[in-house]
Amino acid sequence: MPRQTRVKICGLRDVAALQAAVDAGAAYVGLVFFPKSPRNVTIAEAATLALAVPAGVAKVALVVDADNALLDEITAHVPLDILQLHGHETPERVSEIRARYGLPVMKAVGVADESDLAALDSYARVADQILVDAKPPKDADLPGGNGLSFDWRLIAGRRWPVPWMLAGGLTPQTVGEAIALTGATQVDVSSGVESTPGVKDAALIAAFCTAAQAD
Ligand SMILES: O=C(O)c1ccccc1NCC(=O)[C@H](O)[C@H](O)COP(=O)(O)O
Repeated sequence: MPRQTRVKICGLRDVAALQAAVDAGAAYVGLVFFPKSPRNVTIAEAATLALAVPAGVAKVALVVDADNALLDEITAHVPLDILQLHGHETPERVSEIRARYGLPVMKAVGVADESDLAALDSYARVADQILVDAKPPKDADLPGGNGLSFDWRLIAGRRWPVPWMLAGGLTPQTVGEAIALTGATQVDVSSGVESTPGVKDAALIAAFCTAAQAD
C-alpha cells in the first residue's frame, strides 16, 4: 500500500510552481517572508498566490523572528492556515503568537547533534507542530532552506506529542531513505526541488512527491 506521507513544498514564488505543487499532491505550500531569502514574497504577492491554493491544501507563512507589526500585516492580507516560525522564537513567544492570531503554529527546530534534541521536546509542549530541520551553519545567510541535511539516525524512533515534519536537504533521491529511517509521515522540501536558488522545478516537485509517497 502506498505511504500516506504528507508533503510540504516550501518557498513558492509564482503561480506555476504553486500549481505544480498542488498537482503533485502537496498537502502544504509554504510562502517565505524573509527579505534576505531568494524565496521571499511580498505580502501582495503572497495574497495573490494564496488565492490559487485549493481547499484542502494548507497555506503556510514562514517568518523569522517576526514582530507583531509584521504578523499583523501578513495575517490581515493573506488567508493562511499555519504560521511557521523559523527564527529564535522562544517557547513563550510561540504561545503568544498562537494566542494572538488564533492560527496553528509550527516551530522549526534545527538539529545538528544530540544536544539539540531537548529543544524539540520543549517546543512540542507549546507548538501545534514541530519542523525537525537541519541546523544552519554559523555563517549561513539563511536560518533555513540551505539544502543541508542532518544525521537522521539522531531522531530515528523518536516521537513527540504533536505532529512533526522532517526537513533539511531532502531531495527526490533521498526522501525515501529519510522516511524509512526516521518514520516521518510529513516531509518538507525547498532547495531539493529547485533548479537554482528560489526557482522551483515542476518535474523535481513531481518526482519528490512521488518518491515521498512510494512504498
Ligand atoms: O527557504 C528560505 O529561504 C528560508 C529562509 C529563512 C528561513 C527558512 C527558510 N526556509 C526553510 C525551508 O524552506 C524548509 O522549511 C527547510 O529549511 C528545508 O529547506 P531545504 O533544506 O532547502 O529543503
